[in-house]
Amino acid sequence: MSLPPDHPAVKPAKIGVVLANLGTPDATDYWSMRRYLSQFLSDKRVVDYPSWKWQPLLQLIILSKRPFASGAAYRSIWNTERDESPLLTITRQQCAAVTEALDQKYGEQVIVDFAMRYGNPSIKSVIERLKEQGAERIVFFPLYPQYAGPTTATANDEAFRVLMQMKWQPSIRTVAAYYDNPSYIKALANSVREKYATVEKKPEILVCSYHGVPQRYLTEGDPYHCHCQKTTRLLKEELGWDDSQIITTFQSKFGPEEWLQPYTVEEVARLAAAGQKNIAVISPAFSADCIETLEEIKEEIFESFEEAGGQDFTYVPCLNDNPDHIDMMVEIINRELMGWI
Ligand SMILES: C=CC1=C(C)c2cc3[nH]c(cc4nc(cc5[nH]c(cc1n2)c(C)c5CCC(=O)O)C(CCC(=O)O)=C4C)c(C)c3C=C
Ligand SMILES: [Fe+2]
Ligand SMILES: [Fe+2]
Repeated sequence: MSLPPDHPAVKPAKIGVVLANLGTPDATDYWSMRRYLSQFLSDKRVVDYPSWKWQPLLQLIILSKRPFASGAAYRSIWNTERDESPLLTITRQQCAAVTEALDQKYGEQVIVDFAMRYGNPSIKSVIERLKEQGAERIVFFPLYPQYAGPTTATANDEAFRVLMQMKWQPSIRTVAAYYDNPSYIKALANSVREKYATVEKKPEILVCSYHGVPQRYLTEGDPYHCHCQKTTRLLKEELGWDDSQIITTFQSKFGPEEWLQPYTVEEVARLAAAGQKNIAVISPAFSADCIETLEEIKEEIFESFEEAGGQDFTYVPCLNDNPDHIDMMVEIINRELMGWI
């Protein structure tokens, strides 16, 4: 039976997978940085002050200065070959590796893409493109091991906002935080072992530096702090270490409020002053190296350690496109596809 002439085209049903990460400015100039930071810092999941109070402060004061400082920081780590931020490059590599693995198993039935909550490629453009390609079901995977309102929840919110505009919504599954997934913990432990094998003297202590959030978010019910603490404990157990060999700290404090503590920048200086001159730092909350690791940890936090008398500083890179990280993502996606394929 043929379709009536004005009937929309019927496409073979597919399943889309979206790997979602935080975001990235399109370039490092003032206006690109301002656009990106304005979108990011206007998100109520990130900064939850009432708009009438926050927007004048943000638009008139913070965004007149911060785009210059952040632009300079991004320039120091920019991927000049591709003219993009490292987070974008690494997320694309992760997407290519996951695509290859899922392609082998499911062929054309599953389409994989990646999106950014702030900046491009936007979650809207990617979900619309997948729908265009026939995706009637979507696995939406925020690449944050630990749940947090300012990361996981806002990515999911945006996906659902996109669906709100669609006549024919795809079904959607959002992937839960995976901080206690044994494959994630094993991948972290392997990355520590591999890095330690390349240094002459084994670091005395491993600092697990997580991105911070205001302390208030914890008391208001966000489990991020607990997910971070548990990640460190599981990593310690996987490595067979004791409490003296590994600690949890929080970085990237923003604004005058108290954030989760101890602050990494202070803690590394305290360690150095207390005689721990050889430390390593890992950032388990980031699934890809980004400004927060390549600039803040490798430069700002390293300087704080050195100025306090620290000597050896080893940075353990994020899991990026390590094969066991990709295997973990594929394992999680396969689990989410159950009953759909
Ligand atoms: C102001 C509040 C912020 C909260 C709360 C916050 C939480 C949070 N962020 C990440 C992960 C990333 N953040 C990144 C950059 C970044 N974060 C903030 C502010 C908050 N983050 C700013 C202003 C910036 C931009 C850089 C700067 O100007 O300092 C990034 C890197 C993006 C990149 O392109 O490299 C990541 C990743 C987590 C996991 C988190 C809470 C759990
Ligand atoms: Fe952040
Ligand atoms: Fe807690």
